[in-house]
Amino acid sequence: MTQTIDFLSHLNSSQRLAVEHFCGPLLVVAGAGSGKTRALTYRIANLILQHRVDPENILAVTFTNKAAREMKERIEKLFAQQLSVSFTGKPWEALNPDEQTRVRSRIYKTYIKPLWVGTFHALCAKILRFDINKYKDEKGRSWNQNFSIFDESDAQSLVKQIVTQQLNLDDKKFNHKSVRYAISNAKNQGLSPQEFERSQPNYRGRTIAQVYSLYQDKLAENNALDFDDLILVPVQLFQQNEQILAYWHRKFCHILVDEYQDTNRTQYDLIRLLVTGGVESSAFKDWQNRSIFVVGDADQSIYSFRMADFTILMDFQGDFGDGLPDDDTRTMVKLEENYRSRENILQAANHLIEKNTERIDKVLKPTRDPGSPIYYYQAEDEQDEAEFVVQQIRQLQRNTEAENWGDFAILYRTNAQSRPLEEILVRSNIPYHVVGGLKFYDRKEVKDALAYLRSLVNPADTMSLLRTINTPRRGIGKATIDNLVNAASELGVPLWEMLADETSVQTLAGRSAKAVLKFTQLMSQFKDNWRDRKASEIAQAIMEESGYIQDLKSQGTDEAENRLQNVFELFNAILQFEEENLDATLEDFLASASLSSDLDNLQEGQESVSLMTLHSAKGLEFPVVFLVGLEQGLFPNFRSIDDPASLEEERRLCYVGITRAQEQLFLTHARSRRLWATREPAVSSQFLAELPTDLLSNSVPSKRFTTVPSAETAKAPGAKTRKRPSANTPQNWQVGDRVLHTTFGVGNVTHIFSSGTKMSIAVEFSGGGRKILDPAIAPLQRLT
Ligand SMILES: Nc1ncnc2c1ncn2[C@@H]1O[C@H](COP(=O)(O)OP(=O)(O)OP(=O)(O)O)[C@@H](O)[C@H]1O
Ligand SMILES: [Mg+2]
Repeated sequence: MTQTIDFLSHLNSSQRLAVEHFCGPLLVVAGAGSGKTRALTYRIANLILQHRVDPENILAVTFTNKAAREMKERIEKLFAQQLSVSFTGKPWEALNPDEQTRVRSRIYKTYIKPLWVGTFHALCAKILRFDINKYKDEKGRSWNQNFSIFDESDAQSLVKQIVTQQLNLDDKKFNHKSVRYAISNAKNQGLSPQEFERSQPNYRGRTIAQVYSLYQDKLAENNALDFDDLILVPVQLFQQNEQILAYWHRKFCHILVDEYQDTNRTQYDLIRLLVTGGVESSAFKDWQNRSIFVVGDADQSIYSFRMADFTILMDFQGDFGDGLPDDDTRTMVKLEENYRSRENILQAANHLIEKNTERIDKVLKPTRDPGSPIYYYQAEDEQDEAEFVVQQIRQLQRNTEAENWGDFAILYRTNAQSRPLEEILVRSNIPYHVVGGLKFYDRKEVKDALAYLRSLVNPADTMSLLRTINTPRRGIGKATIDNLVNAASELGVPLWEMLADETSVQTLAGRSAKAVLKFTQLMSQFKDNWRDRKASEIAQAIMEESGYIQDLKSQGTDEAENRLQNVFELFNAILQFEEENLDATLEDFLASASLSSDLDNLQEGQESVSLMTLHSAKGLEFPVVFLVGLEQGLFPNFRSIDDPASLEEERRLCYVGITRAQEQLFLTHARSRRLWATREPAVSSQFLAELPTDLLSNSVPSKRFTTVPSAETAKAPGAKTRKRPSANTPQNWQVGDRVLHTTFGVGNVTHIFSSGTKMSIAVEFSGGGRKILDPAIAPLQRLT
């Protein structure tokens, strides 16, 4: 029995074609903002509701974790609208909040939780949690299910350790970042250390091969994988073991991939193996109840430096299209209307991308009115540029009813450009967040806390154990640690085994033996029962009992307070993870933390200006976009200026940036810029000159202030204040204040954290749980 699916009316006819297509391969190619991601999301919903596909059999690959979350939320909403009547007899809008919650939780359990939606990395990590024990690498080594994921900074510090300590090389000549990059490239080409060495003609190459080999040894010893392995290992496992491949091939009958133009060879191999079950793809014909659906735009391919290859997109029909009638329309759908941007913005984007030679021309028609011109501003320097941007934001936010801080995005070419912008945003008391900048999970204290948790879960993770053994200082000196490490490596056992053996510790640790044993005892207690406790509880307990929190509290500096706040924010993150993923274990949280890229996704209700690089902005949209630093040498990047292929990639990046804007776009550049520690005169970007002048205007929509207004002067008389800046000062809050939060209920303020103009409070809620909140943003009311 089929039912009428109301939500299909939210789609145009080409999108409907893509969504309703059931089995076989289908490629959707279309320009920015044409509803590719929407089609992919609706297709998942349609597979389940119309074709009765079990959500367990659907695998959808997104580009970021955030996109995965949004996709699930969207599907949940569609289902709520669609299923409310059959669940309760009433339409969704007629339900009271309690009934709505019940419907949502039923939908979540039945349809959303069993779906596999995530990034390549997250999905592969999940597959490996089931099957990694059946994998063997080329040296016959194996891993177990509790493996740790070493993120990029872990991987780099491991390389650094090998270069400087194990091989005693000069780390200026063998810079850990570039060595790690070379290793990563070798891995992504499927080269083992031995194969890589054979391809290296000189000393440098052979030395890198040696580092690579030692690096792999270390990963194996620690029962750990790096980001490259997360994808490579499942591919190799599937190639090694037919039965395992057959299992996953049978499971994932319907596979969907967003942003397919940025897929690399290994990721492609993974998809191909899952789709065909190992049969040569051109010979694969068994499409009954099976589909592969990919969406992409070659004009937005911007990750070639990570080996992404848009010819994979171009080859899709050839790869999967055989065995079907020779008819393009059966395997490809084009979307030609842009729903996102004002016509002026879209015309500018279309005009720019036509300058690329290496592309297939396509149609992208506006559906919206022209809107305002694109504003262009030439600043004196980066300071002036930042002031201009912030002043425009303030002006627009004040004058337009609909503008929230979250409606603004500032996009730049390199992370370093965020600093002057951040300074002025802070001064102006405007809430903002940096996406993918200094990553939350890269901060020292957060890494320390995670290392404690990882050493519990994965006893072989010596790297994590070494991080925690004398953090906070507990009198275990370097010589003692070296003794223990050397003995462990002589015996070929993980460090933990040495520590867990009292006699060995007595022997090796000398005067520090007592301290070591105390540490071991602490860890053993947790190791005995972590599986029976909630992840959030273990995290808080171990950070308390290890003395870590006390140590930070006793330091009394602003920095220590900041660190403390981050540790509490991590607890919040775990709590939130548990709320979002019922039955989540500590292992699940650790996997998600290793794969997560920024704190901002974790904070609730954060309405703030987004700052990010152009690369991070892919797939997103904002009412108002500022594209800053349009200068020759910066954007396009200096390395690309003389290389036509790279220059085209920079132009695609600019196309991505422009097409993020819905209502208004601002383009800025500075006449001089201090970027790499020296001030240089700057020339405006060739991309600016490539835009049609009739779409540009340099008379900005608001009058210019000469200086950036301070928090006080900015509150001009009569201006609407949507925020409560006055609540955001330490004086207004006291420990002991009682508060009411719209989600968490009543609580007491237990800490006040302030640094510069930023402040936050820790609240212990009566219903259980502590949260760190920003009182200027959180939906919070003071009761006393
Ligand atoms: N048929 C439609 N009618 C109205 N709005 C639509 C339609 N399809 C998509 N949209 C809206 O247009 C905007 C862009 O859609 P979407 O993000 O899916 O585009 P995209 O092709 O994935 O863009 P990008 O290439 O940047 O990833 C979204 O706000 C979406 O909700
Ligand atoms: Mg998209």
